Amino acid sequence: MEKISVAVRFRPSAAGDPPADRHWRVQDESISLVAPGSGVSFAFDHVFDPSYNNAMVYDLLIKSIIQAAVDGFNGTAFAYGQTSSGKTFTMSGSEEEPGIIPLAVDDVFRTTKMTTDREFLIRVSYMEIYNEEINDLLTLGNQKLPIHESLERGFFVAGLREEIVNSAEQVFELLKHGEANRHFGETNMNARSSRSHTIFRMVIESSKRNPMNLGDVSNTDAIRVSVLNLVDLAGSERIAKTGAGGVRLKEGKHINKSLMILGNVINKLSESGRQRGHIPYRDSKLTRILQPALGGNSKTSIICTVAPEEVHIEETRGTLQFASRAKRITNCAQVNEVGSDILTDAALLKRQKLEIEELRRKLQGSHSEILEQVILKQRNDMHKSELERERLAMELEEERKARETLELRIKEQQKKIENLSSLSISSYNTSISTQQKVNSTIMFDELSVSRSDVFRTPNFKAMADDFVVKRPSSFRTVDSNPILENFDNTADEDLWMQLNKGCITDLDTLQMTPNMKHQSFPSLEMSLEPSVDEEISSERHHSLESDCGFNREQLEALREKCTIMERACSLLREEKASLVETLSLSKQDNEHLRAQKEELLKEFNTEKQKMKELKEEIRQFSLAFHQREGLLTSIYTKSKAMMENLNASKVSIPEVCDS
Ligand SMILES: Nc1ncnc2c1ncn2[C@@H]1O[C@H](COP(=O)(O)OP(=O)(O)OP(=O)(O)O)[C@@H](O)[C@H]1O
Repeated sequence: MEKISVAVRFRPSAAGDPPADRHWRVQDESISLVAPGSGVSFAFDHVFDPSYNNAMVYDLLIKSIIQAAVDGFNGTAFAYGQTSSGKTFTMSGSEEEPGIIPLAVDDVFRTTKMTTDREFLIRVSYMEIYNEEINDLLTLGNQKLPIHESLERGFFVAGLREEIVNSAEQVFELLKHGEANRHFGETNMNARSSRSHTIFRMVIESSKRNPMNLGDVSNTDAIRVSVLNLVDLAGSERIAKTGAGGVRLKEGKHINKSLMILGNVINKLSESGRQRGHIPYRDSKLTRILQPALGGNSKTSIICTVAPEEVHIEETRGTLQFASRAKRITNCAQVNEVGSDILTDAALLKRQKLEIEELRRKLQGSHSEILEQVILKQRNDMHKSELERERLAMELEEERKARETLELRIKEQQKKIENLSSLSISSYNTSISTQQKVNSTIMFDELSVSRSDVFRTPNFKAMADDFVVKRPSSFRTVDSNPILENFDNTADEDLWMQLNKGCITDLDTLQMTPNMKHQSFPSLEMSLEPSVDEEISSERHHSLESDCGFNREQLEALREKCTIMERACSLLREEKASLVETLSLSKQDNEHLRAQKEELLKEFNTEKQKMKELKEEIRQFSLAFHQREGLLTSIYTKSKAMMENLNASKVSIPEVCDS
């Protein structure tokens, strides 16, 4: 837990106005009103009089936050104060005196370069809240962006452009672009008054550098992600003083309202735990975005800018009150570490960065040949994947057909089992009723005849031969006819129906056993008939049951087979899905590479053209050089000749003299 650090900065007095110490007494880090009996005194972490420049303010108040942000802590610095008190001057500065934002950007890159044991990925975004709407300052037309909330990210601005940056210069370019899109306007108090709150954000991701494994994105080390917000608020203003009307008036109302909500949040947060109650973060977009900075997971510094002039005493007093309340707020900053497997976005960005670096390296190597090879390899891989997919699709189709056949067979087996069960019950009933009602036994001439021939019930007619139960051979010879004499040899179908309880026997296949010659032992017949019949029935039942068991086993085996096939099928389906995914990824990669290749080819052609031009220059130069050389040689030869002539004449003169 640590308190928000708060500083107050006096801007220089306007030309002709008395200096700040005329109205405000600054002693160490406290400020009090000079006016006697005012009793107003405020203490802060720092009070900067106009002798402090931006660099000093940065060093004393902000630098530690930037260092912490590089180490993985969230950080926020914002300037608060009435209009024209120097917020923009403090945050952005000027060409001659850079403000907190450019100083911080420089510092971030300097510090990350010095932190050699980690590798960094930095993204920046720049937005403004204008009339309570969020605009993306890095993308024209990207306006009225919504704020969403998620468990992992808290409040976030959806659709905001985030640019990956590698150098401070790159960020300055983006900032310049953003500044051009920002809303400024002229008021009576400031010729260039900010009409919106701006939030410049740097997201700093870092992971341990592994020199052995630089290109490995599957590195599972924790990734640190910190968010650094540098905020330049619009200034509170009194309409009477700013003389705002029309658009400026509307802007002023929005500015004042959102600053008032910020004040409410600060007030609530400055109260002790129990009295605090609900914190109205949701009441404005500004407080929603700044929520982590106010009482949350962030190291926060507030710089309150004040105007020293007497005419602004009330506003200054208000700002100092705001500042002293803010001083009471405690935050709970901690290093934000996440496993790289969880932080998919970050891992993705890291991979993209590595890919870009890899491409760059290749570009520095032998340009397009390597790229051609990469693209060729990608194409081959894609082709292979496609073939594999087709093969799998065919296999899947075969499996599906096999499965259908199996299911059909299982259904048939089930039907057979049902039929067998019903047959077993019906035959059992038949035997009982026959015994009770007719007291006679029907004997078949050919007991070895197949069951399908004998029991032609409506259910049984469709049964296949392999499920026909054979009658036991022990019943082959029966030499008595248990049917009553009056039954005669007539095959009456109605009577058979009665005897078989609806189980119609094909009468054509039946032959009556001839009547017994002796019919004078009814008591003996009575005692024998039921036992034979019973035996037949029980044997039949037994046999049916064993068949049924066999069928069940077969069915179980088929079911097992079917489950295995289903499992294989689902595995194949999964494999197919993953292949399709791989395919789409490699398609994307291919697209990406193609675009890179085109870009590289363009660069290559430009380089080629440049080389051509250089060659031409060299040729021209060497031509001129040769001409010059020829000229010089001829001059040299001529002068040499002249020198020789002169020497010769020198020699001849004394000779002449001598003579
Ligand atoms: N510390 C300072 N040193 C020199 N000049 C300053 C300083 N602070 C502010 N100024 C000047 O005062 C003027 C108003 O400052 P600035 O625009 O930064 O105010 P502001 O608080 O951002 O106003 P607004 O809320 O209207 O945007 C500018 O001309 C700026 O250069």
